Amino acid sequence: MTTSLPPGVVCEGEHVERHAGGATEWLAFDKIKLYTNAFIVEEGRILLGYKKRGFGKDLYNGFGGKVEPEETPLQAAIREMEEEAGITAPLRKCGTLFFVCDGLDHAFHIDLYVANDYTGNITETDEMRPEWFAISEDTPSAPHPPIPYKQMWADDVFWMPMLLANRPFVGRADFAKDGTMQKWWFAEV
Ligand SMILES: Nc1ncnc2c1[nH]c(=O)n2[C@H]1C[C@H](O)[C@@H](COP(=O)(O)OP(=O)(O)OP(=O)(O)O)O1
Repeated sequence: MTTSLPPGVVCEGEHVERHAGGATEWLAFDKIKLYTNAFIVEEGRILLGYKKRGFGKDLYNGFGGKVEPEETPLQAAIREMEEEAGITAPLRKCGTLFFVCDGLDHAFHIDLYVANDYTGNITETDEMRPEWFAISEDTPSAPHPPIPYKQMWADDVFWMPMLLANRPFVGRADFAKDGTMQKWWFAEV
């Protein structure tokens, strides 16, 4: 089903809604900051990082952060992967997400990237502890555990399957002050 895009979501192609729910109104925002989030997917497994400090502490996520003023989002994604996991990867864009958190002064526009290989040695940093997870519980890539959705942002379970299936996606999620996801919308492009 094609529906109108939530405020803040940018989508150049046709889109088909896959998941939507929650409160009736989207939260308002007046400032947007650009972020990246990047993943390595190879041989039935995905590399996630356990966030050791700061925003999203104790959650598993891709590697990423703010886009600096002099950078393109792709340059920022490559830099963040090097800084947070110690590796260089031929990243390609796979999706765009928009998040609003009640009480924060800005909304998050996040470009998502994926690569199927990398160079360098995966390294734990002060910020992130990289760990491999099996993509499918049916064909586990022993010795890796399944993707830990219960220890990830609540929105991830909606778009991660599209990332893993190589299907471009867009979406938005709004979070209450206590961190619960209060409204969401995700579509395949
Ligand atoms: N809701 C949700 N789901 C999935 N991923 C995310 C969110 N909210 C988010 O912020 N993120 C992602 C986007 C980024 O990849 C990280 C946040 O980056 P972080 O490194 O914590 O940000 P900063 O510390 O401000 O940036 P740098 O200093 O690293 O540039 O989580």
